[in-house]
Amino acid sequence: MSRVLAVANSKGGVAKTTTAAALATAFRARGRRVLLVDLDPQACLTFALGADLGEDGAPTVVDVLAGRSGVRDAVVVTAEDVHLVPAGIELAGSEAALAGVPDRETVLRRALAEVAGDYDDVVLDCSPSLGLLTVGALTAADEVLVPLAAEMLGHRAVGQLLDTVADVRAHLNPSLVVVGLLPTMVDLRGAHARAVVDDLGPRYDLPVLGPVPRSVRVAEAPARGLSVLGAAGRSSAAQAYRQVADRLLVGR
Ligand SMILES: Nc1ncnc2c1ncn2[C@@H]1O[C@H](COP(=O)(O)OP(=O)(O)OP(=O)(O)O)[C@@H](O)[C@H]1O
Repeated sequence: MSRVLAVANSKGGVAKTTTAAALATAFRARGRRVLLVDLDPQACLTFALGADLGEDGAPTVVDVLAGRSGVRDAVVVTAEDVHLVPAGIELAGSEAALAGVPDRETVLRRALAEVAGDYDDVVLDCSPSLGLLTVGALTAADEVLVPLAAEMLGHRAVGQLLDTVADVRAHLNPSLVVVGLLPTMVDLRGAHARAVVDDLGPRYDLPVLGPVPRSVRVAEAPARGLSVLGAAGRSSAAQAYRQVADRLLVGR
């Protein structure tokens, strides 16, 4: 059975995509069979890992959500040997299309159940919204990790996401666990950032992983079609992501 980890925050630009790609690659480097699913209509993860957007008619996550394709047929393999279900250009339309589908919240969960034996870890890169795609991801997930840009004080968005997690737990997925908050882009030299990070655990009563330091090397990775681990494996950010991945793998 695979463990499904959603990387979610309703705020944009908090490093969800960077985190999803880095953790998936770190899991793979530990010998695990890993599937990444791009659920963001902006398709940043798909572009960042160098995959085509189904231009040649290949199925994408849009087809999976519409029931036109199984996950296996939509998978492309990244340069770092992670399996990826790419986003499609019409993913924004999927949200509206799903609204009319019975059991719409469980479409993704059912699609992933078909490949549960193929993967040890499934990582879901969510869109910066609390719409059906994110609710579907939280319904399919065993665990949710919440990245937040510490210096941006994304507290309101975190509260909203935690409310949505509580709703999903109450109605759709009782065993969903918030595995932790992950401060990203932290300037470890700054006392303010350090104070914000230290305040997170007590404020939310949740584990705090990382933090992931701000590193100029992160921005270079997508242009090379690699995660930050592949593009700058010795950078401080890559090292932090490896530690977070190992912590998430404890006991598995
Ligand atoms: N540790 C880091 N150091 C420096 N820059 C970073 C770091 N992590 C992410 N970034 C940069 O921050 C920007 C946003 O990151 P990313 O695309 O991963 O966020 P996101 O939450 O997925 O955004 P969106 O919700 O808009 O898809 C990117 O330009 C990325 O290169």
